[in-house]
Amino acid sequence: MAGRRVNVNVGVLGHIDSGKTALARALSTTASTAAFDKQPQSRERGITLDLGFSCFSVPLPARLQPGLPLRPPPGTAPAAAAAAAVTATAETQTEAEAGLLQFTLVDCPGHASLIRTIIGGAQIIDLMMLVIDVTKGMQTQSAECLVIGQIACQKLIVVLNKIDLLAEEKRQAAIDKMTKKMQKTLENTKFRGSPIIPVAAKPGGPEAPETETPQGISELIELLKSQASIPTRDPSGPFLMAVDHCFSIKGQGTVMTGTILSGSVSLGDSVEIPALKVVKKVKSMQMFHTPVTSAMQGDRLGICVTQFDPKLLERGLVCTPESLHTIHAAIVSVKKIPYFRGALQTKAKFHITVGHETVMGRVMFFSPAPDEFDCEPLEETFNFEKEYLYQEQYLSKDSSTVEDDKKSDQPVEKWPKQQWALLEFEKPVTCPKLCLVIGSKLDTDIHANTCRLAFHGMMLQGLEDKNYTETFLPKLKVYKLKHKEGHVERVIDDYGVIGRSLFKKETNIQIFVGLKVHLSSGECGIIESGFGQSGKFKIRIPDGLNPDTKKLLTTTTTKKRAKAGKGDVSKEDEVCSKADPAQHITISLYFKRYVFDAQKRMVQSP
Ligand SMILES: Nc1nc2c(ncn2[C@@H]2O[C@H](COP(=O)(O)OP(=O)(O)OP(=O)(O)O)[C@@H](O)[C@H]2O)c(=O)[nH]1
Ligand SMILES: [Mg+2]
Repeated sequence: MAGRRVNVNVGVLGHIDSGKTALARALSTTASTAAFDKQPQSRERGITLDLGFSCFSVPLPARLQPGLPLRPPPGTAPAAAAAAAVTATAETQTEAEAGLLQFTLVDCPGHASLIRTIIGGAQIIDLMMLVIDVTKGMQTQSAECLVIGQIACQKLIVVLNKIDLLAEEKRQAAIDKMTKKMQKTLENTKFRGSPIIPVAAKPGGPEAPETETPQGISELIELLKSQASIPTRDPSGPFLMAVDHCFSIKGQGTVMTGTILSGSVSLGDSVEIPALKVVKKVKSMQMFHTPVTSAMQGDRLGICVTQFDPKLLERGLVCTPESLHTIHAAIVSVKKIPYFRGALQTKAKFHITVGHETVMGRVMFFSPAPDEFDCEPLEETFNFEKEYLYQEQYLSKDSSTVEDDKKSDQPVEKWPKQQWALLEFEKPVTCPKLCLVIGSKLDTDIHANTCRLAFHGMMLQGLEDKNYTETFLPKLKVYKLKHKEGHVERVIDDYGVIGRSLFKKETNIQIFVGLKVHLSSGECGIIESGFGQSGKFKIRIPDGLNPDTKKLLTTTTTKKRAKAGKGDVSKEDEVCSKADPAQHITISLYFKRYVFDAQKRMVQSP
């Protein structure tokens, strides 16, 4: 096991100026090329503009070493067995043999305008440190980071920074108070019960001498050690790396540094830069200044290639040739982010982060057909065989207004277990087949103090064909349920009535001929033809009218005729349009219309 190195990626996220970079600096011993606001613009503005990477290592804790019994052998008391195992390791292994636990810190920017970078950073981490300025508590971007963490990350540590700013005599009380507050905030998240730790990453602030020792850092390292688990890494599948920096080294070539998102890579492999459609051979590789011959998922890596201008690529993806697809639209599963205020409307535009790219896109939400609301969600596939119901907006408890409830006979109480969206991008985007999708309203005023992240989900199907509206969308069986209502005007005979108010005068009734309708008096009918010029129509009742219906209709019609004068059709119309409670036999027409059916057919269930 000598030299074994386990890498854990730790994100440092939080509101602007909470002290993320100071914390990463305090934690790190080995800084990689891009750490600590090395960009000149970053230095000038005093804010982090890009992801910063640095790392530090500790001896691999015994509990993470392979070979130790995870469960005590039968018949041994658990505590004794664990203690025996730990002692055995300590006695028989030197530090080098035990291996190293390397923490790669991903220092994210805090500025609201850089949220795309933050989302990208969050997708490569195993554990998130949420840095909170203890004197300020949760701020807008701390909340957004918490949302992103819940979507992209499994574990959290809350770091209360700048405790040196608290008056000494009240310090502990203030820390306790903020700890309680944070516990309460986490209560409603998947990070309930996560550890909260106080530190001062840069006591005294920017003017303080570098010699000022940070506080609470060794406790934080112990906490990180105890929270770290060996991430499950999978070397199989296509290689994909998120590149965050690209630069040239004289006499060597061009180096792209980044984090491997999936698969593995070896010296001599061909890799593609899909944004530029170029393929290059891997000439050499390094992990934190150490040459390596292969690397896999989760590793931080620098790849050196030749004859490639670093100016062409600043951030982006490198992958196994042809393993990514460039898509114009996508079908994704969606979940609304509860903190997002307002409804998610179909046809609205959102900033859509697909994997590591963000583009503008228009959405259309749809749900299962009502009788399938209870179906268990399909996590990674989309079933094209099924029919889906178009939604004007994402269905959620907070989107049903009182008005909606009034409109329907019963208040809606059922919610589908899964909903989807069709996303249509303003420009094509290159991404892995199954990747995270986040929809946000980044044009919201950053001072508005609201969560800009609106929904998240998984990409289930990318549409590569530019002409997808013609070639692909007709396969997507999303329908709108249409409902039209009219009234029976009069009886023709035992098997027929004339209806009105279902169509407009200019409607081509011919296309509705043959559709089923229901009368509120219980009969079923079929639209047979138009009648006259004012949008009226004939309905055939195959089973005949009920005697009661006929009686009711005959009496009201006779009354009206008497009033209106014989044969005066226009006057009769006038009278009929006035409400007559006796004549309120309504005609209901229900049909489905598939959103992507070019012929706009009307379909009724058998
Ligand atoms: N007093 C005090 N000041 C601190 C502490 N940590 C950081 N600061 C100061 O807070 C300011 C912001 O620190 P940074 O580390 O740049 O904050 P950041 O969160 O990385 O900022 P962005 O990346 O721009 O979002 C700097 O002036 C730091 O010197 C601390 O523990 N105590
Ligand atoms: Mg910073």
